[in-house]
Amino acid sequence: MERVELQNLEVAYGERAVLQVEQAVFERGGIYGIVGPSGAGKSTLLRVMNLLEKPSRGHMRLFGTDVELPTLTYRKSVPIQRQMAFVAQKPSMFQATVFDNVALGLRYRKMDKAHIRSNVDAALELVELSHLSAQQAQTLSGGEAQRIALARALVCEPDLLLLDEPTASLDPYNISIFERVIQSVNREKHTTILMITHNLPQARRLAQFCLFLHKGKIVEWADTKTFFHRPASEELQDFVYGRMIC
Ligand SMILES: Nc1ncnc2c1ncn2[C@@H]1O[C@H](COP(=O)(O)OP(=O)(O)OP(=O)(O)O)[C@@H](O)[C@H]1O
Repeated sequence: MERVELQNLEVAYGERAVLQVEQAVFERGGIYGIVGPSGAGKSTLLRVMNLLEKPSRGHMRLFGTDVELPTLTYRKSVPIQRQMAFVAQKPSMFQATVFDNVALGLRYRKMDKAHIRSNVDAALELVELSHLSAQQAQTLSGGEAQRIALARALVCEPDLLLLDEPTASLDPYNISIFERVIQSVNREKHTTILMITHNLPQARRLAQFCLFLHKGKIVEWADTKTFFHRPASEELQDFVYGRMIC
């Protein structure tokens, strides 16, 4: 029960299969780095898991709940999606204050005002941006906006956090805050984290396990140390040592 499992997953556009995953198991509380060359299917994998895209076939078991991905209806998807949160490379802020942006998910869940206030304040404190609570979100810098996007994701206390290159456009200071926050949430709440990154040192710093996607398939999956020190497949060796030509 304490895991997220994918089985027999396939995403195809016309004749072309861009993602084929026979089986993948993510244990609760793990941080998983997802790496691979451009076009390998990494974002497609996270979009499918976040129910943003339907695969042609595939089954997900999310902490004990079975999800038939291709036939899932909107009504059934809502409680499942509420167990997860997604942060993309580019944050999109609504035309509202920072506070209201972070409060969004809690309002959908019809939480009462006092709890919304305390949870949003705590989330803003976590990302060290309490002082921006009343500012219009669209005036934020890129780094601030991404930390607010993280606060918005975390305020709902997701069991599964999906991150698609969330620090790709950030400076080192914002990267270090972002990394510290996800590590502390993982440690304290046992949030399962899947993180796509092109930054291999970042995958080494954060992930306990890494998987390598290549041409839509998981070619290698190992604990992070083995993954980088003793890559087994030729493809991962080429990727890790910078020889892969995409
Ligand atoms: N809607 C679509 N229609 C057709 N092809 C698509 C569509 N969405 C994605 N693809 C293709 O699927 C493949 C996988 O795309 P995906 O975005 O998952 O790759 P990625 O590994 O995340 O790449 P990057 O590291 O560059 O972000 C790519 O070849 C892409 O062109």
